[in-house]
Amino acid sequence: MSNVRAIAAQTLFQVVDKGVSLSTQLPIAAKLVAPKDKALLQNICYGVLRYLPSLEHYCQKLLEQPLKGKNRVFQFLLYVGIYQLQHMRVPSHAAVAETVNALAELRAPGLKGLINAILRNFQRQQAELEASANEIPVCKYNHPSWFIKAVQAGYPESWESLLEANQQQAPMWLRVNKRQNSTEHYADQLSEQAIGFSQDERFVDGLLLNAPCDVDKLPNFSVGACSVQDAAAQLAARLLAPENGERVLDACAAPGGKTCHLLELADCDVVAIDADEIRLQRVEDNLARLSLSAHCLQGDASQPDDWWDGEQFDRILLDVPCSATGVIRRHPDIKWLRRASDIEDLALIQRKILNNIWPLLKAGGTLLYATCSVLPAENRNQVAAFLAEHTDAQLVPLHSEDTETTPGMQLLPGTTDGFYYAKLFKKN
Ligand SMILES: C[S@@+](CC[C@H](N)C(=O)[O-])C[C@H]1O[C@@H](n2cnc3c(N)ncnc32)[C@H](O)[C@@H]1O
Repeated sequence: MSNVRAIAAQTLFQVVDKGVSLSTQLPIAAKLVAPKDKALLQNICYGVLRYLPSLEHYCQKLLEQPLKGKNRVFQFLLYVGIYQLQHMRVPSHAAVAETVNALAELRAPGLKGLINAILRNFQRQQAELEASANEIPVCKYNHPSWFIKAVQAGYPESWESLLEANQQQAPMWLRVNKRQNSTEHYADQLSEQAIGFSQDERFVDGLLLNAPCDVDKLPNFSVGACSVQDAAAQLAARLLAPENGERVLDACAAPGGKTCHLLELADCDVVAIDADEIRLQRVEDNLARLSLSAHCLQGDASQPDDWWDGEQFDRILLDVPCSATGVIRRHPDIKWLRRASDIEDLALIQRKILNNIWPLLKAGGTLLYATCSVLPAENRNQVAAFLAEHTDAQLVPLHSEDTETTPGMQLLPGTTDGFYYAKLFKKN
């Protein structure tokens, strides 16, 4: 099979209806298309997931009955076609023709008339269909209702721009490996290769590429000169600020972006734990590419008795499992795979990990709590509750409004991904 639209429709069916994550399904799908079509496949899948509610709304208006059961994949093919007509710079006759052509590969030539008619009707009625979608918040903002309500409550002034930022394509940031290069030196190497970038003084190890590019094109990537890591994630190691000779725990480490950054900044002894053995292998792979080493252990951070050797740590990074609602623009499937009830479950796990890891920190030591979530329940509320219950924990303010009642630093998606950090000091 090699028709991009047919494969996109099947991929979207697997993600939306079967609950498989896009990061699992897309690499499988990409093997089925010609190399030149991989970017198009990715664009279509990301785009449909970004605009799913409005696409559903248009089809609801245009179809007498939704396509169900064994015909369900054709419903997704319609989303693929309409997405191209509405958002991509594909000439409309080509978008319609290519979408209809996908039916041959999906072995449903009998549906050509229907798919063609719906796409043509969308073109004819586009303005009214868009106006009617804009009257329904879920379709206007293309986010689930529970999430819209949660960000409205958390950010009464900026919720709309947050939702808008989630609909954009994420930028590509590099983290320069300080063991091999200064940021300036690596910037020169990018310029020599005519790779455009900019810098932001808040992110001392970071370079923001003007356009995403294949890592094979980056100078000395394979030998560890740099890594791909969002600038917000690059703050973790800088905020924890490990020093030479210290013992550092990275308790939720995979795939190891922050573990490696810690080791790039200091000659410290890092123990990297992750519950997922397969993901832990990616930590090992990243360490190898960067010529770094850490003690990698499979383990549950909420049950340190199973893996801890009893020696306390000078610094701990706790990049806990979270809703990942700060990285929706990189993983638009999160909007449809996460449920409101997940947030409460995740908050309980985070609480358990934080409570059970705290005793592993030396008095005088520092713990950095981190999530890639924008939801206060996983962030400031979690840390405020922890501070209220632990008299030996002291907040280290990261900015002027970082206080015990509204602790931490929340970054919202924009220049960087959405991230949260709170720094805690253990009193003697
Ligand atoms: C946000 S990711 C960590 C990203 C990583 N710090 C990095 O920068 O590359 C969270 C990780 O926590 C792991 N995890 C989930 N539950 C855990 C638990 N109870 N104990 C340890 N790790 C856990 C997941 O497998 C996942 O790899």
